Amino acid sequence: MNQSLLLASSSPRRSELLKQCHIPFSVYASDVDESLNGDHSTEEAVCTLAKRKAVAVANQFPDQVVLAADTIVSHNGCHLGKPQSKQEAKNMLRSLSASTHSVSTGVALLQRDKSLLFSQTTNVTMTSISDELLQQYIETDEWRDKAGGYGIQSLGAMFVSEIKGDYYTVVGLPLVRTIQALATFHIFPKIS
Ligand SMILES: Cc1cn([C@H]2C[C@H](O)[C@@H](COP(=O)(O)OP(=O)(O)OP(=O)(O)O)O2)c(=O)[nH]c1=O
Repeated sequence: MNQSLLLASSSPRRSELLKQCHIPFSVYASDVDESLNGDHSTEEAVCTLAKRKAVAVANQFPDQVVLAADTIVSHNGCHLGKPQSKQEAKNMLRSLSASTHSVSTGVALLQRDKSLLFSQTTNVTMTSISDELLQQYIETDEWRDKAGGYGIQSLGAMFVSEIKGDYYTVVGLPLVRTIQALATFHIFPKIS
């Protein structure tokens, strides 16, 4: 069976991670409303949003296997998505400084009437971030388009003192579980 994978995501990280694992794919991202009504656990929220992103694309490409994901940072009962301004990014990082938060990523795979949905959570502990370093970080713009306002894979690594769980879940795609899930849709790494 020759299956092709469509990544329903504009996240450069998710593309990079699939490329790193030699998974062949193309990209078709759609703009979905990422607002949620009512109370949801973080894992419910990321699964709901990942599924919403996948459905929006799967309707247009029923023959392809569609992969979508969503990442949310959770701290003291608050869900932190992507900051919309420098001030919001600053507030988020101030709240995350010198404490532990969790990062959850939900993944949805869809093809016609077959679907698979899962989430994974990693705990991240941050060191105390000085006002001076915070200001310098905000000026780099790295916080843009990142849940919680930092990127563990780049300069944001300097804030992280410990992680418990899967690193790639923080970057936006739990790799091992995603590769296992893709295998059930007959999609495999092409290593040679
Ligand atoms: C915490 C953290 C998040 N992120 C990123 C992963 C996700 O791209 C982003 C969370 O936003 P998402 O809404 O999950 O994804 P996105 O808007 O970037 O892309 P799309 O909806 O099209 O799939 O935050 C990092 O890159 N590094 C980190 O350390």
